[in-house]
Amino acid sequence: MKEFDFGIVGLGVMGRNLLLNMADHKFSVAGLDLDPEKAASLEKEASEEHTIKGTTSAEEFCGLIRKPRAIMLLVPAGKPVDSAIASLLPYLEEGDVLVDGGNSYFPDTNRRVDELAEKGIHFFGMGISGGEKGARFGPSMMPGGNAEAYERLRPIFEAVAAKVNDEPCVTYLGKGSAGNYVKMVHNGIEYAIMQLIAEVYDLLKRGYGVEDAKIQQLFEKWNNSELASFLVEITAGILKKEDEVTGKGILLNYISDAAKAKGTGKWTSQNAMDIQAPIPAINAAVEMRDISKYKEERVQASKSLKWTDVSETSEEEIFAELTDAFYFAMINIYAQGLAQLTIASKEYDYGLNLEEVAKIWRGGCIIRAACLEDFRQAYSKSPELPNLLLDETLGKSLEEKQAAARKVVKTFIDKGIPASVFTSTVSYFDSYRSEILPTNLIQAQRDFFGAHKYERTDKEGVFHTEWN
Ligand SMILES: NC(=O)C1=CN([C@@H]2O[C@H](COP(=O)(O)OP(=O)(O)OC[C@H]3O[C@@H](n4cnc5c(N)ncnc54)[C@H](OP(=O)(O)O)[C@@H]3O)[C@@H](O)[C@H]2O)C=CC1
Ligand SMILES: O=C(CO)[C@H](O)[C@H](O)COP(=O)(O)O
Repeated sequence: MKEFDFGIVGLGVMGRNLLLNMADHKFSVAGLDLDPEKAASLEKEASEEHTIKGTTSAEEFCGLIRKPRAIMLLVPAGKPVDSAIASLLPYLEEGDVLVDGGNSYFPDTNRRVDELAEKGIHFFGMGISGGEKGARFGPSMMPGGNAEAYERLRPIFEAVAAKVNDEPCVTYLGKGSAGNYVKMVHNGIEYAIMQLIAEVYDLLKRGYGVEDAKIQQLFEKWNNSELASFLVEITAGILKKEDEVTGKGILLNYISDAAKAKGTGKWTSQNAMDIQAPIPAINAAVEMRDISKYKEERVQASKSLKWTDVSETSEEEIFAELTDAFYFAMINIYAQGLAQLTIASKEYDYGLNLEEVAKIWRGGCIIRAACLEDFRQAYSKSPELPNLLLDETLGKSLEEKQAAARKVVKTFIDKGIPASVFTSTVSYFDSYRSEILPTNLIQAQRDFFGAHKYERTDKEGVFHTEWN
């Protein structure tokens, strides 16, 4: 009987496409799904060069794969991951490797690593980014787990990953849940950049009444500049997709404004609070999705809470400023997410190499962008860089472009167009570059009402004052 190189559990959007990607690269792959239709249709999709087999039996599936087995789970995060593991366990053996390729919550990964280690099974948490197309033709992959066991996965992962300058967008990131953590923060950055783009669209469309085609052209132009990125590129594509139902105008104008979320953005914010990593732009993006859900209240408030436009900035002026302002905000968002990774790496002892993270985010993933190469170079020069804002080259660019960002933020406010992410990037920049913050007053207030004590700037020790 044929022994298969690899196994994938969950033949949905990601699993099916990654399996076909592996088969394209001459690996033989077995697939397991609870749905007989998905298991059967997999083989129908295979080309003559593919060696693949689908099944609904965990026993048959585990029997097909060469020992020690390498198996990836691509099922929804949470309980489905635990039940998929439970269904395989009776047929797994010491030395087998299980990789969770989904967006699992990182503490769940730590628990699974420990539980499976007791049985001699290596468990990996590996974030995968790139969506359906990425999985099929080259994703960015973020594996964390046992370094030695990774060597067995490396050839197959490097073969199927996206390539930038012939370098694969996958690398071993660290032990335990390091891979899931990096993917979680990737998604936090993804939320913030998406919201930033949405704010630009809102300012132009609602604030200035710019027609869709002209906004589309702006994003298309940006995608051929230093702002080139997957999210800008797809926005230009979305803005020209005609509505087939009505045949009138673009589809975007018919899509509801209550946005959904699966949890990774929220987890990024929740954990940032736990480890005291300031990421205001990501927090703002998570909250904007929350505010979007309160449609009825927003409709009611729009009728009672009025504002008259006091903006003096013309459409021409704002178009001229937006490119620099967007660059400024975008760099501040990446800086926050990457700084969170630096803090988390110490907190959880992941041993992350930020240059490698920037490198594998250059291609395949949703937040791929031209600026990732600049970040890679910044970390290559200074591996211990605590924040990208301290890199000389990036710092200089931000210094030059801040005037545009300030002007654009003022215009948002004057026009009454919400810009939680845009404004928070300017405040973050200003907080980070402030030698002195007003938090001495917070210290005094805490001591006043709670005798919490404070430190002085002119001598060592802790002090308390009777303020009354
Ligand atoms: N879609 C995307 O763009 C991306 C998704 N991800 C992550 O990848 C993971 C998978 O997502 P996606 O492929 O979209 O999900 P889908 O829902 O498309 O596919 C999941 C598949 O897993 C099957 N399944 C569930 N439980 C089991 C089980 N115990 N044994 C065998 N098969 C099982 C499901 O079968 P059934 O439907 O019959 O229940 C389904 O076919 C998620 O964690 C997601 O967050 C990551 C990056 C991008
Ligand atoms: O991981 C992804 C992209 O990188 C998935 O598409 C994820 O579902 C996106 O998050 P959300 O559904 O919360 O918008």
